[in-house]
Amino acid sequence: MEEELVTPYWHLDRPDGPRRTLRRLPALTTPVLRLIWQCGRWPALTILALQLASGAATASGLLATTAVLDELLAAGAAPDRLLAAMPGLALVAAIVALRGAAEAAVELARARLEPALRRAAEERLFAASLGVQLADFDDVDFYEGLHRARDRGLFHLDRAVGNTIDLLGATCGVTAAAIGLAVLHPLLVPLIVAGVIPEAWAVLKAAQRGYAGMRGMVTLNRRVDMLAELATEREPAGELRACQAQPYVLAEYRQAADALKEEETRVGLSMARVRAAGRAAGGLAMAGVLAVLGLMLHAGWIALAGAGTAVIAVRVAAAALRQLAQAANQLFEQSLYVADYHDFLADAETRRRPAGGTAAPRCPERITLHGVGFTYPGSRRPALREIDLTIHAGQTIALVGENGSGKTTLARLLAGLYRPTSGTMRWDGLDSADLDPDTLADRVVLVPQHPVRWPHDARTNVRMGRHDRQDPGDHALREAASLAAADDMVTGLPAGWHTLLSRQFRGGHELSAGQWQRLAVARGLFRDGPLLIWDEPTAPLDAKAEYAVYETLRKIAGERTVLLITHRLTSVRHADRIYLLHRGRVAEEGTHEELLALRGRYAELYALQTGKAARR
Ligand SMILES: Nc1ncnc2c1ncn2[C@@H]1O[C@H](COP(=O)(O)OP(=O)(O)OP(=O)(O)O)[C@@H](O)[C@H]1O
Repeated sequence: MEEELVTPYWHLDRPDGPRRTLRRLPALTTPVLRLIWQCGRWPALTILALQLASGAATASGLLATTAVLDELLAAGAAPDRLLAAMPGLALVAAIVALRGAAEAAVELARARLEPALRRAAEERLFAASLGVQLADFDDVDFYEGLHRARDRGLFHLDRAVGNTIDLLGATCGVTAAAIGLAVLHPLLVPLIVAGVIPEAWAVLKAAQRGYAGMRGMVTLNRRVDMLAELATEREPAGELRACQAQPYVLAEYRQAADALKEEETRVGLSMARVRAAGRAAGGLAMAGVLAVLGLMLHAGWIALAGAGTAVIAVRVAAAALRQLAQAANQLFEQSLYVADYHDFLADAETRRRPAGGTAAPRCPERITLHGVGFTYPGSRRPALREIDLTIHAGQTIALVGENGSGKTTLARLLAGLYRPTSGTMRWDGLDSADLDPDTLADRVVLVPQHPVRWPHDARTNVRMGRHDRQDPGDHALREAASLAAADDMVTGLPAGWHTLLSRQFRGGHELSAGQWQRLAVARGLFRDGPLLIWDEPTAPLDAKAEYAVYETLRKIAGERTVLLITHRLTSVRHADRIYLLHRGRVAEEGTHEELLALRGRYAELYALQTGKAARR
């Protein structure tokens, strides 16, 4: 099995040892408390006060019980003893009612605290995720940390808050019972603590094992999730069936799921064994406690009424201690997940997209790349090497080359989404590393190869290009749609611009790939900016729409700088300059005619596409 787990697709991560995790415990629980303090101070303080009141009620209830037992066990007729015990009984009843009211009030405060914390924690995670640079999403460690924080961290954070409250309540309960026991006889306190130690140890140990198992299974779980999506989502359903790949997907699932099942079983059994051992040892320890209590009574160290209350107090304390151990155990386990959440936030903070710097030129006259290289995080081979190029304002530049030659990477670099790992990019002589990333992004329009399909209406899908653009009467929106040949298509939708474009929701409508692409082009045109980067904008378009888009490109050329990536070489004949990339380097550059005259790769590709033999 071990071998299967270390396939290139997935592997088991080896987590920290238990000792290291134990040492981290105080540091792990602090973030939960800090979050509670930051996001729900008043409900938390209310809960604290109510738990203390409930604890005080428990302690006084125990002492009042002794008084009642004293009266009941005294000499005399039964009705007289009962009558004498009545005030004490009334007090016990009042205390029980008070405790019940305090516990109900805790529930109410809890109902306010938990959603507030959940919301605050979610927002922090999303803000952190949105705040990092694009390259971080290509970093496996970061991406995995993000998913661990999102899928497990948030979930357990929610539960950790509940357990912190339970822990507080149990601590108050234990303290109250301990006070009661200490009043009866001081020896009873260490006795009861010794009685619950074995079980507490076992639950803690089981939690450690559970967490260690979870850390190891993250990658495997994600693999199973991915396969679950393949098997159940609508998008891949067609191609899967057309390729008759269903058995393959199922076999892949079985491979990953079997490994996961074995690992889950191993971890589950290991946890169950520890818990069973703890429970057995706990039972024996509790029997010992009761035996010692009997001996104390026999030796006359405590009175009969005191012994009666002690039995109740031992039960109360044992229950509270068990709850405390349980809550502490769960909190311990959850704190480890919460630590993942906090580790992710701390990591994201160090990766934050840098803010500030010189404002990027409004309409850059010249963008130059000198010796630019780029390597994806974790990748050994650079995707781009030694790129030298200059783009002048108003030019139309084309990037062509085989699949994987680096065109999209270069486009993203020019758009400021990636930073060169070597060399420099300058905007009007200013090093792009010194430019304010927000202003740089503001000047760029990027129509990507695979545009986002926002599960929203058509209007929002276009407006998303520049969501804060003022556009009274939607004039700019409609013009962009018209230039992208999307207006007729949208007006033909069931609710026009307000049609919900997602079949995931009731009443939603699905578009074809080409229709989506038209919207993406409209989104880019609506965004508008001095530098337009089009990454294969017309690949899924029909001839009419493609013609419309290229007409638009021709119209705006001169006013805007256009960088066009395409495999269709006939579309780039009129470009001012064409760069042919090969294995991350500029292999050829020039105008269409110059490149044909070179009789190199470009000429060969052009001949292949047009059916004309290259003039050699
Ligand atoms: N996120 C990524 N992480 C690691 N490597 C990547 C990533 N994206 C692309 N690459 C690698 O970088 C190289 C250049 O990819 P790029 O997408 O820039 O090529 P392209 O010329 O745009 O290809 P295509 O014509 O297929 O769109 C390829 O070798 C690819 O495997």
